[in-house]
Amino acid sequence: MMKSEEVMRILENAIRIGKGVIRYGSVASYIPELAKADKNKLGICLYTIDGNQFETGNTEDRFTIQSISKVMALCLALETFGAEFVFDYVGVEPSGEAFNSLVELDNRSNRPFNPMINSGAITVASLLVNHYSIEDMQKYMQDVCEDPEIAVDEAVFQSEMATCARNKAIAYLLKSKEIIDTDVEDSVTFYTKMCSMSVNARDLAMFGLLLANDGVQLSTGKRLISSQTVRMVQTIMLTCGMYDGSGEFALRTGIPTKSGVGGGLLSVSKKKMGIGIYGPSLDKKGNCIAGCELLGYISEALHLHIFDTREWKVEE
Ligand SMILES: NC(=O)CC[C@H](N)C(=O)O
Repeated sequence: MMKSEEVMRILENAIRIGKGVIRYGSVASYIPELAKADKNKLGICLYTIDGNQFETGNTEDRFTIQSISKVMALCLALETFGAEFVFDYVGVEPSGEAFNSLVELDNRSNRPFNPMINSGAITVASLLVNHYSIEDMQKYMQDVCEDPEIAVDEAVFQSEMATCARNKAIAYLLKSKEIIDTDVEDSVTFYTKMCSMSVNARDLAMFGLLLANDGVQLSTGKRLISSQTVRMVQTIMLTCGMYDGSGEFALRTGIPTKSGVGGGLLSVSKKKMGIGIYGPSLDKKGNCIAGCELLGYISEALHLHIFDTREWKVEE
């Protein structure tokens, strides 16, 4: 058992540890609008399954969700089409390549390695775009994060559409390999709009809590996502969520996590908590440098590693 004061002390320590490495990272600049972020911002929210909420730092700052939206898109695709259909289009293997790599797609595979890299996420978007509008995707994201304010950040969307040649190259390669049969431009636009949705660390913690609670919303008791989808999505987050840093991150923290170049981190500790982090200073793999550091500390302090056998609960 741990007193709430102790949890807050651990979070304050975690922020101090994270701030210590911010200088070694840099904000994303390949999407010009993202380069405007303040690299020194850092905030963490921790929402536990027994209803406790802890937060410190820049937890209300809004930023674009970027690749964390790939988790929501995968949930919606699995719930809509089923795993057999979705995983016929995209694999579930870590690629060991950067998130926007074309190498494995062109040389080694007849389909994207996994739904967490751009090629896989654009493929998932090509499946969704035939069934849902971006407004449907926006509503889904609002529901799973319990935040009606979530909306497309037009400035980031326009900035990314003006610089998305690489994603269009990925999408046209997918089309040439007959992996996607939807209009390329529509698929890239849908994908870019879902990446441009604005969230905060609280939203990510709330979505993480939904996943930690097996897809059942704590506030209403309503099931939003099936257990099977929640299980598959957390597995893919653990093995692929941090791109070519996933193995090292899993070893160090053992927490299923998805990063985004806007600086967000979504983490899920099954039956314990959801964690949302904002820190736009990124490491070379495009993951929040401070968040990766502080999650290593929190994992040990709160026994969150998936293979940690020590119990942990907040003392009422
Ligand atoms: N890792 C990320 O968050 C990348 C997302 C970004 N929209 C891109 O396609 O490059």
